Amino acid sequence: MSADDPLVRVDGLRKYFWEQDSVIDRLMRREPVPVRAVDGISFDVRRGETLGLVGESGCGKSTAGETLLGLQEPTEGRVDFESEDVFGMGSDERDAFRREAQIVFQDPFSSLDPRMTIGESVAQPLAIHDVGSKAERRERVEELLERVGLSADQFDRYPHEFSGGQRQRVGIARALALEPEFVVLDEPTSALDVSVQAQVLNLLDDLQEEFDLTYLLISHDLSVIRHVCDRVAVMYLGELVEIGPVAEIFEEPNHPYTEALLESVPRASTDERHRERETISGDVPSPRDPPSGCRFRTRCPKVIPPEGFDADQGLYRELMTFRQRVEGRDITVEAVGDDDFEVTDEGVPEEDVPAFVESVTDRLFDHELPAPHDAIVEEALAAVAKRDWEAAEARLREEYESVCERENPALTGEPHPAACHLHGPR
Ligand SMILES: Nc1ncnc2c1ncn2[C@@H]1O[C@H](COP(=O)(O)OP(=O)(O)OP(=O)(O)O)[C@@H](O)[C@H]1O
Repeated sequence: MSADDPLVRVDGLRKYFWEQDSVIDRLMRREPVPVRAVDGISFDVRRGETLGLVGESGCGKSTAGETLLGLQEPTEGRVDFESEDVFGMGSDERDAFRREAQIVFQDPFSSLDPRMTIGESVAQPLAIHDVGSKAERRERVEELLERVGLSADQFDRYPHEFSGGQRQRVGIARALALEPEFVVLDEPTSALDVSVQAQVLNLLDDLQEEFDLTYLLISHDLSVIRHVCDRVAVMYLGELVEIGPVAEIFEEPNHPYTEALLESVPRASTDERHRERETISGDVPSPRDPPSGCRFRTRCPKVIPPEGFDADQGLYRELMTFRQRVEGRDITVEAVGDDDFEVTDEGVPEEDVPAFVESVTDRLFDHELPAPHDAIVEEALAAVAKRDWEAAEARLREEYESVCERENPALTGEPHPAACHLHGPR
């Protein structure tokens, strides 16, 4: 092992949670359904750096952090800490790893036991690992309390007597009690008032320098990431889509998801402040049934049209969203509002199909559909009108299938890899 080796190496890590997996489900012959919270992520955390892990709520950040620390049972993959296989460690090595690798949780209200004094909470890891005598432990905790900006005489106070920011300082002192090398910071400031956030981030920064700490900072907040991290890994629906130095990611993102995330953040510069903010359209798909190919393709404004597609990108995005609705059976055949068509059990009668097609087209497309797309959409909707969803799906797939749905792009392109078919050689 050399000093250049990463402190933590994550390789193909997966964590699935299983739903419908109880005895009753089995008796009812219901198939277990995997929730693919983390679905094959690989990255290194280098010694002394702060690596950010960013992405929307539910994309698997906390599960990734907890699984790589061994707090959740991994489904697949490997994590090395100082070149040792974390999941294959014997009990002594595991014990040492538990001292070296710590976590600070988001919520300083629920992460401290309300029946323990804050001194007891901070001392608990020392007691569990049998470090020092009781008096020595007290002395160490008092030092730590001072170091995180509290005072030694607060040792015997209870969590309810502290503010959110102070409690997070207690959480940080507790994580540092065993002199770790590596700390996962899971949204450490999200539950705090804005005015307190910067103080806690500055404290973490000072502690990192003083104790040579390596951080994995989990956050959905890009301004926190930009302020604190050296590199950032962007996560979407259980996968990493981009990783690289913070300045590069913020200035020249390679992945359309990162671009979209950055677009949704208010800008500091005055000329950009008044620019209309775009948020990422569409809902995040469920990790129970993620899209095929690139997982972002159902929302991606740059989803790649098939060769020969002759209209603009905005129209292709609308056509793909339309396909997704057909595939999700998410178009009402029933008349809505003042629609001018009848509906029977077989669907829309032949003579009313043009009215149905017009009504749905008006509702779902912002663009005027140019030829030949008007005819293709019409054919698909005529099939939907007969409740023949498969025929509609097949017709649209035949015309509009994208490489983005067929192939999941790998995370490639040093020194700033991205997982996108538009990035690097195609
Ligand atoms: N114990 C569990 N059982 C089933 N599903 C779970 C469990 N824990 C997490 N999940 C699911 O796994 C996915 C990832 O959750 P996770 O909390 O890791 O995401 P996150 O990016 O940290 O989001 P947040 O910032 O909201 O915490 C979510 O869809 C979540 O509902």
